[in-house]
Amino acid sequence: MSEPLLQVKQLNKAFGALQATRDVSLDLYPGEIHALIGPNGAGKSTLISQITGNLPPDSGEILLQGEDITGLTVAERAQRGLGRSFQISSLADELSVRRNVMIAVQAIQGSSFRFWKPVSSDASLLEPVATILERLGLSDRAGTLVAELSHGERRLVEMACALALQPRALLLDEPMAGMGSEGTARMVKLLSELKHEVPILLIEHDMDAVFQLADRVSVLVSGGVLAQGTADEIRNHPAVREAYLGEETT
Ligand SMILES: Nc1ncnc2c1ncn2[C@@H]1O[C@H](COP(=O)(O)OP(=O)(O)OP(=O)(O)O)[C@@H](O)[C@H]1O
Repeated sequence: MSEPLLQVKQLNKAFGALQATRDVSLDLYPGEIHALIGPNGAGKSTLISQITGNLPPDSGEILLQGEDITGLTVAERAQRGLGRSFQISSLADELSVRRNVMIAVQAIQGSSFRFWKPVSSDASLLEPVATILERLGLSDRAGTLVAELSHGERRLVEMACALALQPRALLLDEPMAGMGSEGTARMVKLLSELKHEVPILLIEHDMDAVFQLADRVSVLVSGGVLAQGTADEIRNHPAVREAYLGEETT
């Protein structure tokens, strides 16, 4: 097997007496979707926040392409290729879809000396932006203001902005939330194609989507990893069915 792109090693985080992350280890390999599931309050968001750099762990390590990034800031991790879906609030409502993605592409081009130049006039941005928009099926919405988009389309624009930064690994926090069945199906198709370019650590409550998409699954319960394995192994894991899927085991 190839080297993991992202490695989380024995991470711990406590909030006072509450152990929100308990000795968590997981790997993300090229070409895979690794889903992180668990009941409400299991510690999924706390774990992701430590991986993105928003929250410092008490102990443990996070490695990106073998490099220890545990002490790096959010921006430094992003520069090294750790991508995440943008929150809706980070999109500029009053700008078009194209402009929003342009701003993200410009960020990765890192040309700070061009800060004075209106982003819309920069021809070198047009081609990469058009490619990303086409990829996400957003070409015909390029000129539409973000404020006028449906919820599902906004999620796709967030994804476009994340991809514009050319991530090596992608963290997605509930990309199907509020998408409806058509939007979910579209996102499932997109992610199943995308994983071949950039592996994805996926937090998702939609279990149908998880089991359609995930190559491997980690189940978090009370901050710790209850089980880790292929989608089939997790689906049939007695402790998972009992503790998480809420089924009686026979
Ligand atoms: N900043 C904080 N201070 C204190 N406790 C916190 C903080 N953030 C999270 N917690 C607690 O840590 C535990 C894990 O929360 P977390 O949000 O990571 O779970 P989750 O699995 O993402 O839940 P959900 O599926 O509901 O989003 C919860 O008991 C939560 O109340």
